[in-house]
Amino acid sequence: MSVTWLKKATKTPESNTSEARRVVEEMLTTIKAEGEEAVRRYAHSLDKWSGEIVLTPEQIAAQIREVPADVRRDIDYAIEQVYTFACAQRESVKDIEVTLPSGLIAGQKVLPVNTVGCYAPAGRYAHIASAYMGVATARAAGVKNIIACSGPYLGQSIHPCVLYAFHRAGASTIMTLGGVQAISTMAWGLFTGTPADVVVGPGNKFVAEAKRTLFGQVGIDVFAGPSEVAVIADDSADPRVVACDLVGQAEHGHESPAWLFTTSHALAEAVMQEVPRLIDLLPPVARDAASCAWRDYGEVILCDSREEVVAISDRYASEHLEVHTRDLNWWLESLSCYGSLFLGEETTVAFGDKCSGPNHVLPTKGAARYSGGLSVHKFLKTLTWQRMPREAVPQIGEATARISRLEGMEAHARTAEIRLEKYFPGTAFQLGTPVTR
Ligand SMILES: NC(=O)c1ccc[n+]([C@@H]2O[C@H](COP(=O)([O-])OP(=O)(O)OC[C@H]3O[C@@H](n4cnc5c(N)ncnc54)[C@H](O)[C@@H]3O)[C@@H](O)[C@H]2O)c1
Ligand SMILES: N[C@H](CO)Cc1c[nH]c[nH+]1
Ligand SMILES: [Zn+2]
Repeated sequence: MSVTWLKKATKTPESNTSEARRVVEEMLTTIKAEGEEAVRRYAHSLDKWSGEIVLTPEQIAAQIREVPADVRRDIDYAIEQVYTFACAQRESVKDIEVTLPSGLIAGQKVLPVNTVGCYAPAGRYAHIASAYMGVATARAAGVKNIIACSGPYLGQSIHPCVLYAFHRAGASTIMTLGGVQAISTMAWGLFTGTPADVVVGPGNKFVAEAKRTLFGQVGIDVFAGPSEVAVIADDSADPRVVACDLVGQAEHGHESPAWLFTTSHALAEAVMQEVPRLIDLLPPVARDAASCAWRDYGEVILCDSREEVVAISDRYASEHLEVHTRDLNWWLESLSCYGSLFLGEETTVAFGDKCSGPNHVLPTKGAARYSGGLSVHKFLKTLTWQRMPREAVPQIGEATARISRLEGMEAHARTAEIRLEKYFPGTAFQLGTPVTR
Protein backbone atom coordinates (compact mmCIF):
# COMPACT_ATOMS: atom_id res chain seq x y z
CA MET A 1 0.00 0.00 0.00
CA SER A 2 1.42 3.35 -0.92
CA VAL A 3 0.00 6.83 -0.87
CA THR A 4 2.15 9.72 -2.13
CA TRP A 5 1.46 13.44 -1.73
CA LEU A 6 2.60 15.02 -5.02
CA LYS A 7 1.40 18.36 -3.64
CA LYS A 8 0.84 18.79 0.09
CA ALA A 9 -1.12 21.64 1.65
CA THR A 10 0.48 23.91 4.23
CA LYS A 11 -2.93 24.50 5.80
CA THR A 12 -5.94 22.34 6.65
CA PRO A 13 -9.61 23.26 7.10
CA GLU A 14 -8.82 23.53 10.84
CA SER A 15 -6.28 26.34 10.28
CA ASN A 16 -7.33 29.80 11.58
CA THR A 17 -10.21 28.33 13.61
CA SER A 18 -9.20 29.65 17.02
CA GLU A 19 -8.95 33.26 15.85
CA ALA A 20 -12.42 33.06 14.26
CA ARG A 21 -13.79 31.56 17.50
CA ARG A 22 -12.37 34.39 19.56
CA VAL A 23 -13.87 37.06 17.27
CA VAL A 24 -17.26 35.34 17.22
CA GLU A 25 -17.43 34.88 20.98
CA GLU A 26 -16.68 38.53 21.57
CA MET A 27 -19.32 39.63 19.04
CA LEU A 28 -21.99 37.30 20.45
CA THR A 29 -21.32 38.51 23.99
CA THR A 30 -21.69 42.13 22.87
CA ILE A 31 -24.86 41.50 20.85
CA LYS A 32 -26.40 39.48 23.71
CA ALA A 33 -25.78 42.40 26.08
CA GLU A 34 -26.64 45.33 23.81
CA GLY A 35 -29.12 43.81 21.32
CA GLU A 36 -30.20 45.61 18.15
CA GLU A 37 -27.96 48.61 18.85
CA ALA A 38 -24.87 46.38 18.70
CA VAL A 39 -26.15 44.69 15.55
CA ARG A 40 -26.47 48.07 13.83
CA ARG A 41 -22.96 49.00 14.99
CA TYR A 42 -21.44 45.81 13.54
CA ALA A 43 -23.42 46.23 10.30
CA HIS A 44 -21.87 49.66 9.99
CA SER A 45 -18.30 48.85 11.03
CA LEU A 46 -17.96 45.53 9.17
CA ASP A 47 -20.22 46.04 6.17
CA LYS A 48 -20.56 49.85 5.91
CA TRP A 49 -24.35 49.53 6.21
CA SER A 50 -26.33 52.05 8.22
CA GLY A 51 -29.64 51.82 6.32
CA GLU A 52 -32.78 50.00 7.46
CA ILE A 53 -32.30 46.36 8.44
CA VAL A 54 -35.78 44.92 7.77
CA LEU A 55 -37.13 45.49 4.26
CA THR A 56 -40.72 46.69 3.99
CA PRO A 57 -43.07 45.09 1.42
CA GLU A 58 -42.86 48.34 -0.59
CA GLN A 59 -39.04 48.24 -0.61
CA ILE A 60 -39.11 44.58 -1.66
CA ALA A 61 -41.53 45.31 -4.51
CA ALA A 62 -39.48 48.31 -5.68
CA GLN A 63 -36.12 46.52 -5.57
CA ILE A 64 -37.23 43.35 -7.31
CA ARG A 65 -38.64 45.44 -10.14
CA GLU A 66 -34.97 46.13 -10.99
CA VAL A 67 -34.42 42.44 -11.73
CA PRO A 68 -34.66 41.83 -15.49
CA ALA A 69 -37.21 39.30 -16.75
CA ASP A 70 -34.64 36.84 -18.12
CA VAL A 71 -32.80 36.82 -14.78
CA ARG A 72 -36.06 36.13 -12.97
CA ARG A 73 -36.71 33.24 -15.32
CA ASP A 74 -33.36 31.65 -14.46
CA ILE A 75 -33.94 32.10 -10.74
CA ASP A 76 -37.50 30.74 -11.02
CA TYR A 77 -36.17 27.71 -12.90
CA ALA A 78 -33.54 27.02 -10.25
CA ILE A 79 -36.07 27.42 -7.42
CA GLU A 80 -38.37 24.92 -9.14
CA GLN A 81 -35.54 22.36 -9.40
CA VAL A 82 -34.52 22.73 -5.74
CA TYR A 83 -38.10 22.85 -4.46
CA THR A 84 -39.13 19.76 -6.44
CA PHE A 85 -36.21 17.72 -5.06
CA ALA A 86 -36.95 18.94 -1.53
CA CYS A 87 -40.66 18.04 -1.88
CA ALA A 88 -39.65 14.52 -2.93
CA GLN A 89 -37.50 14.32 0.23
CA ARG A 90 -40.47 15.51 2.30
CA GLU A 91 -42.64 12.82 0.73
CA SER A 92 -40.09 10.18 1.78
CA VAL A 93 -40.50 11.02 5.47
CA LYS A 94 -43.64 9.41 6.81
CA ASP A 95 -45.72 9.39 9.95
CA ILE A 96 -45.94 5.83 11.32
CA GLU A 97 -48.18 3.92 13.70
CA VAL A 98 -47.28 0.43 14.93
CA THR A 99 -48.74 -2.07 17.41
CA LEU A 100 -45.89 -3.61 19.38
CA PRO A 101 -46.00 -7.22 20.70
CA SER A 102 -47.14 -5.97 24.14
CA GLY A 103 -50.22 -4.42 22.55
CA LEU A 104 -48.94 -0.88 22.99
CA ILE A 105 -49.61 1.40 20.04
CA ALA A 106 -46.75 3.75 19.20
CA GLY A 107 -46.12 6.21 16.45
CA GLN A 108 -44.02 8.97 15.01
CA LYS A 109 -45.34 12.26 13.75
CA VAL A 110 -43.15 14.45 11.59
CA LEU A 111 -43.71 18.19 12.00
CA PRO A 112 -41.90 21.26 10.68
CA VAL A 113 -40.47 23.73 13.18
CA ASN A 114 -42.34 27.03 13.45
CA THR A 115 -39.71 29.64 12.59
CA VAL A 116 -36.42 29.35 10.70
CA GLY A 117 -33.62 31.72 9.79
CA CYS A 118 -32.00 31.31 6.37
CA TYR A 119 -28.66 32.95 5.63
CA ALA A 120 -27.21 33.67 2.18
CA PRO A 121 -23.60 34.91 2.03
CA ALA A 122 -22.70 38.19 0.36
CA GLY A 123 -19.05 38.91 1.04
CA ARG A 124 -16.94 38.11 -2.03
CA TYR A 125 -19.84 37.14 -4.34
CA ALA A 126 -23.62 37.69 -4.43
CA HIS A 127 -24.83 34.24 -3.38
CA ILE A 128 -28.19 34.23 -5.16
CA ALA A 129 -28.33 30.44 -5.19
CA SER A 130 -27.85 30.15 -1.41
CA ALA A 131 -30.93 32.33 -0.98
CA TYR A 132 -33.26 29.81 -2.58
CA MET A 133 -31.38 26.73 -1.30
CA GLY A 134 -32.44 27.62 2.25
CA VAL A 135 -35.83 29.25 1.77
CA ALA A 136 -37.27 26.87 -0.88
CA THR A 137 -36.23 23.88 1.22
CA ALA A 138 -37.81 25.32 4.37
CA ARG A 139 -41.00 25.90 2.43
CA ALA A 140 -40.99 22.32 1.10
CA ALA A 141 -40.64 21.17 4.72
CA GLY A 142 -43.79 23.15 5.58
CA VAL A 143 -42.19 25.88 7.72
CA LYS A 144 -44.60 28.81 8.10
CA ASN A 145 -42.32 31.64 9.25
CA ILE A 146 -39.09 32.04 7.26
CA ILE A 147 -36.73 34.89 8.19
CA ALA A 148 -34.00 35.52 5.62
CA CYS A 149 -30.77 37.53 5.88
CA SER A 150 -28.03 38.49 3.48
CA GLY A 151 -25.43 41.19 3.87
CA PRO A 152 -25.23 44.42 1.93
CA TYR A 153 -23.50 43.78 -1.36
CA LEU A 154 -20.47 45.99 -1.97
CA GLY A 155 -21.71 48.58 0.54
CA GLN A 156 -25.18 48.81 -1.09
CA SER A 157 -28.31 47.16 0.31
CA ILE A 158 -29.02 43.45 -0.21
CA HIS A 159 -28.31 42.41 -3.83
CA PRO A 160 -31.60 42.74 -5.82
CA CYS A 161 -31.29 39.20 -7.21
CA VAL A 162 -30.69 37.74 -3.71
CA LEU A 163 -33.75 39.68 -2.58
CA TYR A 164 -35.78 38.36 -5.51
CA ALA A 165 -34.63 34.80 -4.76
CA PHE A 166 -35.57 35.07 -1.06
CA HIS A 167 -38.94 36.59 -1.90
CA ARG A 168 -39.82 34.24 -4.73
CA ALA A 169 -38.78 31.17 -2.74
CA GLY A 170 -41.17 32.17 0.05
CA ALA A 171 -39.40 34.21 2.76
CA SER A 172 -41.70 35.92 5.27
CA THR A 173 -39.22 38.58 6.46
CA ILE A 174 -36.08 39.75 4.65
CA MET A 175 -33.20 41.69 6.20
CA THR A 176 -30.11 43.42 4.85
CA LEU A 177 -27.72 41.93 7.37
CA GLY A 178 -24.61 39.77 7.12
CA GLY A 179 -22.14 37.83 9.24
CA VAL A 180 -22.34 37.03 12.95
CA GLN A 181 -24.77 39.90 13.48
CA ALA A 182 -27.24 38.23 11.07
CA ILE A 183 -26.93 34.76 12.59
CA SER A 184 -27.44 36.04 16.16
CA THR A 185 -30.30 38.31 15.05
CA MET A 186 -32.17 35.31 13.64
CA ALA A 187 -31.32 33.07 16.60
CA TRP A 188 -32.42 35.64 19.20
CA GLY A 189 -35.39 37.18 17.37
CA LEU A 190 -33.94 40.68 17.11
CA PHE A 191 -35.88 43.08 14.85
CA THR A 192 -38.74 40.53 14.48
CA GLY A 193 -39.49 39.52 18.07
CA THR A 194 -39.55 35.87 16.96
CA PRO A 195 -36.44 33.76 17.62
CA ALA A 196 -35.75 31.12 14.98
CA ASP A 197 -36.01 27.48 16.03
CA VAL A 198 -33.41 26.54 13.41
CA VAL A 199 -30.83 28.71 11.62
CA VAL A 200 -29.39 27.44 8.34
CA GLY A 201 -27.16 28.53 5.53
CA PRO A 202 -23.56 28.67 4.43
CA GLY A 203 -20.99 31.32 5.13
CA ASN A 204 -17.40 32.20 5.85
CA LYS A 205 -15.52 31.06 8.96
CA PHE A 206 -17.22 33.72 11.14
CA VAL A 207 -20.71 32.76 10.03
CA ALA A 208 -20.00 29.04 10.44
CA GLU A 209 -18.47 29.56 13.91
CA ALA A 210 -21.43 31.69 15.00
CA LYS A 211 -23.85 28.91 14.06
CA ARG A 212 -21.67 26.32 15.80
CA THR A 213 -21.51 28.43 18.97
CA LEU A 214 -25.27 29.08 19.05
CA PHE A 215 -26.14 25.42 18.43
CA GLY A 216 -28.16 24.25 21.39
CA GLN A 217 -29.94 27.57 21.76
CA VAL A 218 -31.11 26.98 18.19
CA GLY A 219 -30.93 24.06 15.84
CA ILE A 220 -28.58 24.41 12.88
CA ASP A 221 -28.28 22.55 9.60
CA VAL A 222 -24.60 21.60 9.70
CA PHE A 223 -21.14 23.21 9.86
CA ALA A 224 -21.25 24.74 6.34
CA GLY A 225 -18.08 26.83 6.15
CA PRO A 226 -15.59 27.62 3.36
CA SER A 227 -16.29 25.44 0.31
CA GLU A 228 -14.23 22.32 -0.38
CA VAL A 229 -13.89 20.17 -3.47
CA ALA A 230 -12.26 16.81 -4.08
CA VAL A 231 -11.96 15.00 -7.38
CA ILE A 232 -11.28 11.28 -7.71
CA ALA A 233 -9.81 10.51 -11.12
CA ASP A 234 -8.25 7.51 -12.85
CA ASP A 235 -6.35 7.36 -16.14
CA SER A 236 -9.60 7.63 -18.10
CA ALA A 237 -10.22 11.16 -16.81
CA ASP A 238 -9.68 14.34 -18.84
CA PRO A 239 -7.09 16.43 -16.96
CA ARG A 240 -8.42 19.69 -18.41
CA VAL A 241 -11.89 19.03 -17.04
CA VAL A 242 -10.54 17.85 -13.67
CA ALA A 243 -8.35 20.96 -13.34
CA CYS A 244 -11.23 23.22 -14.38
CA ASP A 245 -13.50 21.72 -11.70
CA LEU A 246 -10.85 22.10 -8.97
CA VAL A 247 -10.37 25.75 -9.89
CA GLY A 248 -14.16 26.12 -10.16
CA GLN A 249 -14.49 25.76 -6.41
CA ALA A 250 -11.13 27.25 -5.38
CA GLU A 251 -12.52 30.62 -6.53
CA HIS A 252 -14.77 30.62 -3.45
CA GLY A 253 -12.10 32.07 -1.20
CA HIS A 254 -8.59 32.00 0.26
CA GLU A 255 -9.57 29.14 2.56
CA SER A 256 -11.20 26.77 0.09
CA PRO A 257 -9.41 23.42 -0.20
CA ALA A 258 -9.21 21.62 -3.57
CA TRP A 259 -7.99 18.02 -3.44
CA LEU A 260 -7.20 15.51 -6.17
CA PHE A 261 -7.08 11.79 -5.32
CA THR A 262 -5.86 9.70 -8.23
CA THR A 263 -4.40 6.36 -9.29
CA SER A 264 -2.73 7.93 -12.35
CA HIS A 265 0.64 9.65 -12.07
CA ALA A 266 0.33 11.07 -15.60
CA LEU A 267 -3.09 12.58 -14.85
CA ALA A 268 -1.79 14.09 -11.59
CA GLU A 269 1.11 15.78 -13.37
CA ALA A 270 -1.15 17.10 -16.13
CA VAL A 271 -3.65 18.53 -13.62
CA MET A 272 -0.86 20.18 -11.59
CA GLN A 273 0.35 21.91 -14.75
CA GLU A 274 -3.12 22.98 -15.81
CA VAL A 275 -4.46 24.40 -12.51
CA PRO A 276 -2.12 27.44 -12.24
CA ARG A 277 -2.69 28.21 -15.93
CA LEU A 278 -6.48 28.23 -15.44
CA ILE A 279 -6.16 30.36 -12.31
CA ASP A 280 -4.09 32.93 -14.22
CA LEU A 281 -6.89 33.25 -16.77
CA LEU A 282 -9.49 34.27 -14.14
CA PRO A 283 -10.64 37.85 -13.46
CA PRO A 284 -8.95 39.54 -10.46
CA VAL A 285 -11.29 38.67 -7.55
CA ALA A 286 -11.52 35.00 -8.50
CA ARG A 287 -7.81 34.82 -9.39
CA ASP A 288 -6.81 36.18 -6.00
CA ALA A 289 -9.08 33.71 -4.16
CA ALA A 290 -8.20 30.65 -6.23
CA SER A 291 -4.44 31.23 -6.28
CA CYS A 292 -4.26 31.56 -2.47
CA ALA A 293 -6.58 28.59 -2.02
CA TRP A 294 -4.55 26.34 -4.34
CA ARG A 295 -1.23 27.49 -2.87
CA ASP A 296 -2.22 26.94 0.78
CA TYR A 297 -4.89 24.23 0.66
CA GLY A 298 -4.44 22.42 -2.67
CA GLU A 299 -3.37 18.76 -2.53
CA VAL A 300 -2.64 16.04 -5.07
CA ILE A 301 -2.51 12.52 -3.69
CA LEU A 302 -1.40 9.53 -5.71
CA CYS A 303 -2.62 6.09 -4.60
CA ASP A 304 -1.74 2.58 -5.80
CA SER A 305 -5.29 1.27 -5.76
CA ARG A 306 -8.85 2.47 -5.86
CA GLU A 307 -9.40 0.99 -2.38
CA GLU A 308 -6.70 3.36 -1.07
CA VAL A 309 -8.42 6.25 -2.82
CA VAL A 310 -11.67 5.35 -1.04
CA ALA A 311 -9.89 5.26 2.34
CA ILE A 312 -8.22 8.66 1.76
CA SER A 313 -11.37 10.25 0.38
CA ASP A 314 -13.50 9.05 3.29
CA ARG A 315 -10.89 10.44 5.68
CA TYR A 316 -11.01 13.88 4.04
CA ALA A 317 -14.83 13.70 3.88
CA SER A 318 -14.94 16.48 1.31
CA GLU A 319 -17.96 18.73 1.03
CA HIS A 320 -18.17 18.02 -2.72
CA LEU A 321 -16.76 14.90 -4.32
CA GLU A 322 -16.52 14.39 -8.07
CA VAL A 323 -15.68 10.98 -9.54
CA HIS A 324 -14.06 10.89 -13.01
CA THR A 325 -13.39 7.19 -13.45
CA ARG A 326 -14.58 3.97 -15.02
CA ASP A 327 -17.08 1.80 -13.13
CA LEU A 328 -18.99 4.61 -11.44
CA ASN A 329 -21.31 2.21 -9.61
CA TRP A 330 -18.35 0.71 -7.73
CA TRP A 331 -17.49 4.18 -6.41
CA LEU A 332 -21.10 4.92 -5.50
CA GLU A 333 -21.19 1.71 -3.48
CA SER A 334 -17.74 2.12 -1.90
CA LEU A 335 -17.57 5.78 -0.84
CA SER A 336 -19.27 6.75 2.41
CA CYS A 337 -18.10 10.22 3.53
CA TYR A 338 -18.93 13.24 1.36
CA GLY A 339 -21.41 16.11 1.42
CA SER A 340 -22.63 15.53 -2.13
CA LEU A 341 -21.37 13.15 -4.79
CA PHE A 342 -21.07 13.96 -8.50
CA LEU A 343 -20.66 10.79 -10.55
CA GLY A 344 -19.10 11.05 -13.99
CA GLU A 345 -17.67 13.90 -16.03
CA GLU A 346 -21.09 15.01 -17.30
CA THR A 347 -22.11 16.39 -13.92
CA THR A 348 -20.11 18.95 -11.98
CA VAL A 349 -20.22 20.78 -8.65
CA ALA A 350 -21.32 24.05 -10.25
CA PHE A 351 -24.49 22.38 -11.58
CA GLY A 352 -25.34 21.40 -8.00
CA ASP A 353 -24.32 24.84 -6.74
CA LYS A 354 -26.87 26.59 -8.90
CA CYS A 355 -29.79 24.50 -10.07
CA SER A 356 -29.53 20.74 -10.55
CA GLY A 357 -31.76 20.02 -7.54
CA PRO A 358 -29.94 18.51 -4.52
CA ASN A 359 -29.03 21.21 -2.02
CA HIS A 360 -25.71 23.06 -2.19
CA VAL A 361 -25.51 23.86 1.53
CA LEU A 362 -23.17 21.08 2.58
CA PRO A 363 -20.93 19.92 5.43
CA THR A 364 -17.32 21.12 5.55
CA LYS A 365 -14.32 20.49 7.85
CA GLY A 366 -15.02 16.75 8.05
CA ALA A 367 -18.65 17.15 9.12
CA ALA A 368 -19.61 14.84 6.24
CA ARG A 369 -18.43 11.98 8.49
CA TYR A 370 -21.62 12.42 10.52
CA SER A 371 -24.05 14.53 8.49
CA GLY A 372 -25.38 15.22 5.04
CA GLY A 373 -26.15 18.74 3.87
CA LEU A 374 -29.23 20.91 4.09
CA SER A 375 -32.45 19.06 3.35
CA VAL A 376 -36.05 19.18 4.52
CA HIS A 377 -35.02 16.88 7.38
CA LYS A 378 -33.12 19.73 9.03
CA PHE A 379 -36.40 21.64 9.41
CA LEU A 380 -38.43 18.67 10.63
CA LYS A 381 -38.92 17.18 14.06
CA THR A 382 -39.67 13.49 14.36
CA LEU A 383 -41.91 13.34 17.40
CA THR A 384 -43.02 10.08 18.96
CA TRP A 385 -46.26 9.24 20.76
CA GLN A 386 -47.78 6.20 22.46
CA ARG A 387 -51.15 4.96 23.64
CA MET A 388 -51.87 1.83 25.62
CA PRO A 389 -54.81 -0.50 25.98
CA ARG A 390 -55.22 -1.61 29.62
CA GLU A 391 -54.45 -5.22 28.70
CA ALA A 392 -50.90 -4.14 27.80
CA VAL A 393 -50.23 -2.54 31.18
CA PRO A 394 -49.21 -5.72 33.11
CA GLN A 395 -46.41 -6.70 30.71
CA ILE A 396 -44.94 -3.21 30.30
CA GLY A 397 -45.68 -2.27 33.93
CA GLU A 398 -43.88 -5.26 35.45
CA ALA A 399 -40.80 -4.78 33.29
CA THR A 400 -40.78 -1.04 34.01
CA ALA A 401 -41.02 -1.55 37.78
CA ARG A 402 -38.29 -4.20 37.84
CA ILE A 403 -35.86 -2.19 35.69
CA SER A 404 -36.57 0.98 37.69
CA ARG A 405 -35.80 -0.80 40.96
CA LEU A 406 -32.61 -2.29 39.56
CA GLU A 407 -31.59 1.27 38.73
CA GLY A 408 -32.50 2.44 42.25
CA MET A 409 -35.44 4.53 41.05
CA GLU A 410 -38.28 3.73 43.41
CA ALA A 411 -40.58 6.59 42.36
CA HIS A 412 -40.47 5.41 38.76
CA ALA A 413 -41.39 1.88 39.86
CA ARG A 414 -44.37 3.18 41.80
CA THR A 415 -45.87 4.84 38.70
CA ALA A 416 -46.17 1.32 37.27
CA GLU A 417 -47.35 -0.15 40.56
CA ILE A 418 -50.16 2.39 41.04
CA ARG A 419 -51.65 1.50 37.65
CA LEU A 420 -51.40 -2.23 38.18
CA GLU A 421 -53.13 -1.91 41.58
CA LYS A 422 -55.82 0.31 40.10
CA TYR A 423 -56.59 -1.73 36.98
CA PHE A 424 -56.05 -5.23 38.40
CA PRO A 425 -56.85 -5.07 42.15
CA GLY A 426 -55.86 -8.15 44.09
CA THR A 427 -53.59 -9.51 41.33
CA ALA A 428 -50.00 -10.36 42.24
CA PHE A 429 -47.31 -8.92 39.94
CA GLN A 430 -43.55 -9.45 39.83
CA LEU A 431 -42.38 -5.90 40.46
CA GLY A 432 -38.86 -6.46 41.79
CA THR A 433 -37.43 -5.61 45.20
CA PRO A 434 -38.38 -2.10 46.42
CA VAL A 435 -35.49 0.28 46.84
CA THR A 436 -34.77 1.13 50.47
CA ARG A 437 -31.71 3.39 50.37
N1 LIG B 1 -20.45 24.92 2.77
C1 LIG B 1 -21.38 25.41 2.00
O1 LIG B 1 -22.43 24.82 1.83
C2 LIG B 1 -21.18 26.72 1.30
C3 LIG B 1 -22.08 27.16 0.31
C4 LIG B 1 -21.90 28.41 -0.27
C5 LIG B 1 -20.84 29.21 0.13
N2 LIG B 1 -20.00 28.74 1.09
C6 LIG B 1 -18.91 29.56 1.60
O2 LIG B 1 -19.49 30.74 2.10
C7 LIG B 1 -18.47 31.69 2.23
C8 LIG B 1 -18.98 33.05 1.85
O3 LIG B 1 -18.12 33.94 2.47
P1 LIG B 1 -18.19 35.49 2.23
O4 LIG B 1 -17.15 36.08 3.11
O5 LIG B 1 -18.14 35.75 0.79
O6 LIG B 1 -19.65 35.90 2.71
P2 LIG B 1 -20.36 35.80 4.16
O7 LIG B 1 -21.68 36.45 3.98
O8 LIG B 1 -20.31 34.43 4.69
O9 LIG B 1 -19.46 36.68 5.09
C9 LIG B 1 -19.47 38.05 4.98
C10 LIG B 1 -19.70 38.63 6.37
O10 LIG B 1 -18.58 38.29 7.19
C11 LIG B 1 -18.44 39.28 8.17
N3 LIG B 1 -17.02 39.51 8.39
C12 LIG B 1 -16.08 39.75 7.47
N4 LIG B 1 -14.87 39.94 8.07
C13 LIG B 1 -15.07 39.84 9.40
C14 LIG B 1 -14.23 39.94 10.54
N5 LIG B 1 -12.91 40.18 10.43
N6 LIG B 1 -14.79 39.77 11.76
C15 LIG B 1 -16.11 39.51 11.90
N7 LIG B 1 -16.95 39.40 10.84
C16 LIG B 1 -16.43 39.56 9.62
C17 LIG B 1 -19.11 40.54 7.66
O11 LIG B 1 -20.07 40.98 8.58
C18 LIG B 1 -19.79 40.11 6.37
O12 LIG B 1 -21.16 40.47 6.33
C19 LIG B 1 -17.31 31.21 1.37
O13 LIG B 1 -16.29 30.74 2.22
C20 LIG B 1 -17.92 30.04 0.60
O14 LIG B 1 -16.97 29.06 0.29
C21 LIG B 1 -20.15 27.54 1.68
N1 LIG C 1 -20.05 25.45 -3.80
C1 LIG C 1 -20.82 26.15 -2.80
C2 LIG C 1 -21.07 25.20 -1.65
O1 LIG C 1 -19.90 25.01 -0.96
C3 LIG C 1 -22.13 26.67 -3.26
C4 LIG C 1 -22.05 27.66 -4.35
C5 LIG C 1 -22.98 28.57 -4.71
N2 LIG C 1 -22.52 29.21 -5.77
C6 LIG C 1 -21.35 28.77 -6.05
N3 LIG C 1 -21.06 27.80 -5.21
ZN1 LIG D 1 -19.37 26.57 -5.51
